[in-house]
Amino acid sequence: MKICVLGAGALGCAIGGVLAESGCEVTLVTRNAAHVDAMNREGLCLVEDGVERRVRVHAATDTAALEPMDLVIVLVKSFDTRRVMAMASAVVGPDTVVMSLQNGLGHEDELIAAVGRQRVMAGKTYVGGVLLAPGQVRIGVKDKETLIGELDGTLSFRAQAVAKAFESAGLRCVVSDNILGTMWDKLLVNVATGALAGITGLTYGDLYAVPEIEQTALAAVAEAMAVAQAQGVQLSMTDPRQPWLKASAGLPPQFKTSMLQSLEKGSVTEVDFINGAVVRQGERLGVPTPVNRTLVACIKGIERRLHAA
Ligand SMILES: NC(=O)C1=CN([C@@H]2O[C@H](COP(=O)(O)OP(=O)(O)OC[C@H]3O[C@@H](n4cnc5c(N)ncnc54)[C@H](OP(=O)(O)O)[C@@H]3O)[C@@H](O)[C@H]2O)C=CC1
Ligand SMILES: CC(C)(CO)C(=O)C(=O)O
Repeated sequence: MKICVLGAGALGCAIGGVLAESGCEVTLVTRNAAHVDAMNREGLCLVEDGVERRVRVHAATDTAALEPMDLVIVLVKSFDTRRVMAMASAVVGPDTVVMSLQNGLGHEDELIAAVGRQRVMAGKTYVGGVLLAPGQVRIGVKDKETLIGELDGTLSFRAQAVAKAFESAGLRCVVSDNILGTMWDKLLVNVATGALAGITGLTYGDLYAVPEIEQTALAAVAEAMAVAQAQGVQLSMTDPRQPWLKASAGLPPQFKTSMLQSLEKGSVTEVDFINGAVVRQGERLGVPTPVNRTLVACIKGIERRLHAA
């Protein structure tokens, strides 16, 4: 399978790297020239459980010289989706599947606007990645599920082909007939800990030790569940404690959520696509979301302080 990953950062390299190892022809796209040079020169170094291995990949700083792919996986941060899709036409042919595995809600609308509904599939993943250096990524793949699916819930041949490629690469992959529910399930996990870790600066070890934080997390998740319910979304979890516990499952106490990692790098976060999405959809449906609204306000305040500094 010919695959292009748009956004060869932490997760793009983790997923693209193992797909390349399994024999897929993978091209990783990022604007970071040093990272591209390192990958093309020495291959991509995957660090798993402290052990390093190298895989040959093709990397590029843009898509201009590339050809249409079987699959395009979008893994830029949420706020970069529109920009990266504006340069995606070279890798999108009539039969190309385009799929986001980003956190948050709303990406499929951007993909549909860019490439048309018929090419778009949806997905969410529990795989993790941390970019350690140009050409080097720490991967968390074992037992981490990826769920993909057609927007209309059909169990299509192409969805099964993508799942087979993922499975061959050692990525647990399930084709979901309820991809909207799957996407909300992952949203709940991010709502539980992302903003609270970002605001407090706490690693998971400390975040889970503060009862007031847990109560706030459960309240934020309960709001998101009420919004999902008002929309008729079929969630797999009914107790706010489930996403709270799932967020840290299998992760070490020193783990930092991606929202905290972004703030520590001085970047903006994906809060608008996570807690912000809950607030916007709550407003539309008449479901109050004061806890999520407060979390968004706090993260926005921190972003502003960091950018003013
Ligand atoms: N990391 C993780 O473990 C997980 C991440 N996710 C989700 O995956 C998504 C990606 O996250 P993550 O990998 O951590 O983020 P990173 O910031 O590590 O990676 C994003 C990459 O996209 C590149 N990029 C941005 N804009 C463009 C562009 N216009 N053209 C080409 N490349 C571009 C960035 O590099 P540059 O700007 O230099 O081009 C960067 O390499 C997010 O939605 C995140 O929430 C989900 C689960 C786990
Ligand atoms: C690792 C996980 C699932 C929860 O923290 C995550 O998606 C994130 O940090 O953004």
